[in-house]
Amino acid sequence: MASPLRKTKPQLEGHLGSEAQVVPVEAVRTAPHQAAHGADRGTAIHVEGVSKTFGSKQVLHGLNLTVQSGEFVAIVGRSGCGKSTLLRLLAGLEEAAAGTLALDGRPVRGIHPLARVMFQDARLLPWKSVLDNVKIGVTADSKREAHEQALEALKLVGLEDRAHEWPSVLSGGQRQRVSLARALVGRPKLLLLDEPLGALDALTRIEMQRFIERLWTQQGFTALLVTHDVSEAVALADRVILIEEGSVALDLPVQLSRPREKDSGFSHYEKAILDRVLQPEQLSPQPRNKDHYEI
Ligand SMILES: Nc1ncnc2c1ncn2[C@@H]1O[C@H](COP(=O)(O)OP(=O)(O)OP(=O)(O)O)[C@@H](O)[C@H]1O
Repeated sequence: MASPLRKTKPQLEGHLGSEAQVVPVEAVRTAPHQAAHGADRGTAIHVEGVSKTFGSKQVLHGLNLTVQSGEFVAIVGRSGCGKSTLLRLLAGLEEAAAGTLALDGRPVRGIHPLARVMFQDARLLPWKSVLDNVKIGVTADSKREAHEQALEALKLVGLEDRAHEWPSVLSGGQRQRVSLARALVGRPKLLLLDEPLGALDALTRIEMQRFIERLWTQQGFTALLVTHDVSEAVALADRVILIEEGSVALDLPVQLSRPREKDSGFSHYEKAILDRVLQPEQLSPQPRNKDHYEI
């Protein structure tokens, strides 16, 4: 039997059955904030021909990626394939050996003012209050403005009543929400999320996924999420990118309405991605083509 990964879009829809939530790409990829601002708000991330080596090890090899403003894109791939390296290059924390990276049309050279990063560990300073930890993310000049921005961000994550407590008395999920508030302070245009929910228990993780999706819908930022969890990628992303051998091996639009239900349509995407990861030798990378489902 032919692999489902090779199916064209019409074939795939047939494969999913009538209850599958397959709807036109335009409808799915237009989140409420995108509709409000117009469907095409320009390019948020442009990566072209990027290579990165560590010593003799080549991690990224001529990688290309474009993300539109307001899109939610997930990066998946085997451990060590270079997901975090790509994120660190975009954040200006590493330098590429070749190629170009640009955020909002501006080349990445060092820490980029438009991008905020959230890591797997909350990285809160234990000697600072919750509010002061969030203030670290503030770029405002005046103390009053900094205070207001930090409080606003804490409100967004539902922790304004914990503002004057120490990070040590918070749960893991709450600490990650503080970290999210610090990333969101001042309403950044781009969030780079490096496995931010990886250390949370399963239930908190699902709550946080929904929470991040809600914030993304309300705030309209562009999100690039690195995750090991294929289910998380399908739950959150407009597109799932698979990195293999240093470049993009799969660029899969997720055509499911939001919020996503874990039904047969959802499972199909999970399986398709996993099959692709587990059997790469059977397939060659497919060019992006709107008429065909590229899995
Ligand atoms: N600063 C560094 N010095 C040397 N090697 C590095 C450095 N950073 C990353 N690497 C190597 O580059 C490769 C890719 O690392 P990276 O962290 O990007 O992978 P990843 O896909 O995010 O992995 P994981 O899913 O396990 O987090 C790995 O082999 C890693 O050991």
